[in-house]
Amino acid sequence: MSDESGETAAQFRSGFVCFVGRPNAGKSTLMNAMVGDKVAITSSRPQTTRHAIRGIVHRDDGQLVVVDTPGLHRPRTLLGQRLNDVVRTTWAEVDVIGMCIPADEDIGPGDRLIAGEIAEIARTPKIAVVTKTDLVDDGRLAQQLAAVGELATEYGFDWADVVPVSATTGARVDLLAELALGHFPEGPPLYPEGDLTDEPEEKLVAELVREAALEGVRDELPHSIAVVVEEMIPREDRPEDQPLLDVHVNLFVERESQKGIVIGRGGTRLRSVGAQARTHIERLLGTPIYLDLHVKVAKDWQRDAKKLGRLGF
Ligand SMILES: Nc1nc2c(ncn2[C@@H]2O[C@H](COP(=O)(O)OP(=O)(O)OP(=O)(O)O)[C@@H](O)[C@H]2O)c(=O)[nH]1
Repeated sequence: MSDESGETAAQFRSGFVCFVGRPNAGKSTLMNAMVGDKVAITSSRPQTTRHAIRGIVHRDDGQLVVVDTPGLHRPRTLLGQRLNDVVRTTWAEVDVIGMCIPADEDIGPGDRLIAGEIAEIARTPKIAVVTKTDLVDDGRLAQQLAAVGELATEYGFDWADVVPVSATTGARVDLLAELALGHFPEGPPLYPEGDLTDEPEEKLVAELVREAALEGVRDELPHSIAVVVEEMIPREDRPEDQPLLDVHVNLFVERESQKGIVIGRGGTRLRSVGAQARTHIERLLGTPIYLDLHVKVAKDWQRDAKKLGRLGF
């Protein structure tokens, strides 16, 4: 393509990139930083992400659709196996794989497992993304970059690029987008301008409730919580300038004993979960809501194929 000055204008590129990495490597936070909005939920507990969520990055020179996947791990339950399947299916379909490796933690078996797997996907360019660089000094970063280089050598492939980033400070997040874009084919935008995700609103709402519910819970409980939005309906008989959306949400746990923990003494914990989630949901939807939260037991749902289906897995 030529512009009036006769110079060749850069072509618009579009495509899919997915971030892989062991749990807690910073994938969701990085995607949010790239998209510039809260699309994926994040938490300091591993295995927070359960769906391949897409965030969309709009640039003048192209569009990146970021696919977020659950952390790959050795499965212990049926849910674990399904999560791993989601990851592998995603990898086979994207234009670029970004492997996230935290700068502040030594490369371990979890990283090797992933490196070994992506090595098999020969034709897809792989970018090493060294995350959380704000947590380390230059010396440590240099060491980690070298170790990341060796990791690829060990598994017989080359990184297309190696990029150190900090999602927290934003350092080199733009550069990462630019480099990924460089590996995409030329093509028109895949999503309309302004769209940040193609996830249905109900799913995003459910994820915001789950994020609030995860705060401060321990041990096996985080993995036992599943959230389903039953209904979102505008309240009738409201003045036009004061709309209210009724949002009915069920929060499932696996055992009766977990129900009490989620609800808290006298319902205090559930109330604060509701208050936190409501603030985020109102921001997401741009309208005041009434959040109706119920806690239910779906006994051992992580090991039950039928229940997994009903909970949207
Ligand atoms: N200091 C710092 N912390 C970060 C950065 N990126 C992520 N974190 C923190 O690391 C933790 C894990 O981040 P997530 O984005 O949830 O990690 P993830 O890889 O998506 O995790 P899973 O969903 O479990 O696979 C959170 O506590 C984040 O706040 C960063 O650039 N700097």
